[in-house]
Amino acid sequence: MDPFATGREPFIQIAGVIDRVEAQMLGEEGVHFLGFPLRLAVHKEDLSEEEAADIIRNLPPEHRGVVITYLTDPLEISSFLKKMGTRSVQLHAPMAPAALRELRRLRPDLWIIKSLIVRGDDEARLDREATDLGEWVDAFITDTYDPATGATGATGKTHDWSISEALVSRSPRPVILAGGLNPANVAEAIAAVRPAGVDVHTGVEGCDGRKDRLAVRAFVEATRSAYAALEIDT
Ligand SMILES: O=C(O)c1ccccc1NCC(=O)[C@H](O)[C@H](O)COP(=O)(O)O
Repeated sequence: MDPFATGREPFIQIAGVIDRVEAQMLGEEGVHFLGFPLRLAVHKEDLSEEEAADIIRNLPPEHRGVVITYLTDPLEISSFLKKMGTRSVQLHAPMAPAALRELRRLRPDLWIIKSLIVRGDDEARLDREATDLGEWVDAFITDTYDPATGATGATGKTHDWSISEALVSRSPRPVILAGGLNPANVAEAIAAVRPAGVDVHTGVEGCDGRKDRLAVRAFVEATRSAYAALEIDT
């Protein structure tokens, strides 16, 4: 399945799934890519690996469980994905082209999203990363660096969208936009960046830290309308 094929639903990923009830609710609201951050650098996991594997194994066929991780060793990534019962991975740590090439050699069956972390003044570096890594991955995701915490994911902060927009126009692979998106700004972000898809974590959470159904619904509706408007525009 090509998640970016035209005529399909827009690509929407929601990260930080907490349990089976939340996974089911996200599916009911039209979110088919569910992100499970595990083996991380800065953050604490929302659930155990066993709980995540159990949810992923029981997802309906049209849904995809995406493991989001800071692992960088190809063998370790491969065996971790087998343990988790998925072939979809978002690699969030810096990685050398040789490591990604080796992962692809070991596991041609994987669907690999690679992060491109926007730090502010680094357009040339990001362009180079996209060029050097593009051969070995299926998509990129731009995300925000937070200098206050050192975090590069789930920051709830936007970055300079013109940097993501430039990557979208030059990248050899589809680029998903993440970082500080929410129901109120996602349409503006899509119009500005024209990404292949969008991703959100904290922007659809309620005060209790769980995904809020109404916020998820508003995010999905705003995303669908924004992509429909883009099609009329182009
Ligand atoms: O989602 C996490 O908990 C996470 C933790 C550490 C690294 C990456 C992580 N997620 C990656 C994502 O794809 C998030 O959805 C993305 O960073 C957006 O988060 P937010 O700014 O809160 O919408």
